[in-house]
Amino acid sequence: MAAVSDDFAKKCELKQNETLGRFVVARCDLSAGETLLLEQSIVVLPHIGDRRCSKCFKLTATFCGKCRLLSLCEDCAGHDERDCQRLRELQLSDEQVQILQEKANTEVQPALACLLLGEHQHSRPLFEEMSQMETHLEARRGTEIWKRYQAHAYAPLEATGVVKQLHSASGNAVDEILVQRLLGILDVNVYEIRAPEQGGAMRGLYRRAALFAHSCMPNLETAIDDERRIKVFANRQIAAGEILYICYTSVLLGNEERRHILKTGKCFDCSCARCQDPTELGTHMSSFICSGCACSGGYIVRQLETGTWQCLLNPEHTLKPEFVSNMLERAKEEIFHARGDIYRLELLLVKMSRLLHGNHYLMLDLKQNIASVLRQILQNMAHSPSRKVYERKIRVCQELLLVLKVVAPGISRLKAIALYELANTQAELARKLYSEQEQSSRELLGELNQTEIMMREALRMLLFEPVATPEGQMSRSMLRELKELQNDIKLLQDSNDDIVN
Ligand SMILES: C[S@@+](CC[C@H](N)C(=O)[O-])C[C@H]1O[C@@H](n2cnc3c(N)ncnc32)[C@H](O)[C@@H]1O
Repeated sequence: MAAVSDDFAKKCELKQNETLGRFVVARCDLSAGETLLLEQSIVVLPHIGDRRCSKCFKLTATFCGKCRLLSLCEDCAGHDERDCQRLRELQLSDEQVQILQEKANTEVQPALACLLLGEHQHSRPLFEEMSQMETHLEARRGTEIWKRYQAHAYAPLEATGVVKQLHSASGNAVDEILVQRLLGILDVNVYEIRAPEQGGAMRGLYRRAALFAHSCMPNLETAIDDERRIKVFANRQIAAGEILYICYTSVLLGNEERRHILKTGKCFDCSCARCQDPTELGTHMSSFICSGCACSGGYIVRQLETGTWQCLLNPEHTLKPEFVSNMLERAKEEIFHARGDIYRLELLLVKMSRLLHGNHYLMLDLKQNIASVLRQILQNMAHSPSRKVYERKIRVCQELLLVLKVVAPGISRLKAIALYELANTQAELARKLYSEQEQSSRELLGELNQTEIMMREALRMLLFEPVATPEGQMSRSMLRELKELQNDIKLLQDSNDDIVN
C-alpha cells in the first residue's frame, strides 16, 4: 500500500492555518536535492473523457467480463479481485450495466474507484485519510463542474441503485454530497502522471504529497516514476521552519493563466512574489509591446489591483482586456496549427514579436516548438544541416534558459533539459566546424570545455530524477556522453600539448 519513507516524519512537520489549510514546513535544514518523500499512489485514474484499463491503465474500450463495470483491456486477465467481487454483489441488471457503461468515460469510474476504497477493510484507512483532504465543497456547490458531476456521475450511480447498495467508511449510505466530495478531492489534490502511451497523461492521488502548499516559485521538485511512485525533493537549500512548496501548474505559463488554473481548479488566489509582480520578476512573461513607446522599450503589463493593461513608461497607453484575450486566443490557435512546421513557426515568431515581449509565455511556447523541430532536423544525418541550423537552436535554447534561470532558480528538470540541449548542440557545431577546418583544434578545445561545464550542470540537476523515468534514463545517457566529451577533451589537450612542446 502507500509506503511512505521515514524521512517524511523526520524532515517534515504538518501545520495548519486559515489561508493554506494544512501545509508542511521543514523540521530541519535541507540540502538541495534531498529527498523528503517517496510514496505510492492511493488511486490512479484516467482524465475525464478517457477510458483506461483498471489493471494496466492502457486506453481501452472493453470492460471486465465478470463485474462488467470497470474497464479492463483485452491483454489483462483481471483487475483487483476484491473490487470485482464487490461490484458483482450489486447484481445489476443488463439495463443498469448499460447505463453505467455508457457513462464510463465520465466521472462514474473515478467515483466508483474511490467508493470501492471505502468498501474493503484493508483500504478503509486510506479512504478515511482521503476523506480528510481539501475538497472546497462550498465553493464548488452549484458551479458548472458541480452540475456536470451531478448529471454524469451521481445521477447514473443513483438511477442504477449503486449508491443505495454501497456504504461509505462510516457505514452511512452513499449520497450526492459524498460523491461530490470525492470528485472535488480528486480535482484539488491529484498529480498529473504519465500514461503508458507516449505523451498520454492520467491522474494519481497521494496521501502525503497532497499536503504540500503551492507556490509559483516552489522550493520542491516532484518526479513520478514508471511504478507511479512519487518522489518529492528539495530544489534548493531550505532552512528549518520554511514552508515547503510545490508548483501546481507549469512555471512556463504567464501570471493570468497560472492564477486562472489555481482559482478555478484549486479555489485559491496565489500570493507568491511572481504573482504579485506585473513584470513577473522582470521576465515580462505576460507583457505586450507598447506601440506608443516601442522605440523607448515600453511594455504593457496587467496591473494586479485594477486588472488594467498599462504601459510601464506611459500609463496612458493601455490595451483593452478584450483585445488581450482575443489576441492570445488567436495566437494559441495559430501556434497549434503551426506545430512541427519550422517555416510557419519562425514566421509566427516574427509576427508575434511585433506585439509580444520576446519572453512572453506564448513566445516561449513557440521557441520550445522550434527547438523541438530543430532537434529532429539535427538528429537526421540525411539532412546534413548547415551551421545556421545549429546556431538557431543554440540561440533558442539560450533564450529559454535566461527565463528559466529566473522562474526556476533551483534544481529544475526543464532547466536541465534546456541546458543539455544547448551543450549538446554547441558541442556538435564545434566538432562540425573543426572537421570542416573552419576552427582550429585550440578553438574546438575551448568550445568543448565550455560545453563540459554545461553538461555537468545539467547532469547534476537530473541525477535526482528516479531511474525509471524518461529524465532518469536521459541522465544515464548524458553520463555516457559526458564521458565521451571528457575523453575528446583529453585527446585534444594531449595533441595540443604535443604541438606546443
Ligand atoms: C493539494 S491541497 C494542499 C493541502 C490542503 N491545504 C489541505 O488542508 O489538505 C490544495 C489546497 O491547499 C490550499 N493552498 C495550497 N497552496 C495555497 C496557497 N499558496 N495559497 C492559498 N491556499 C493554498 C488551497 O485550498 C488548495 O486548494
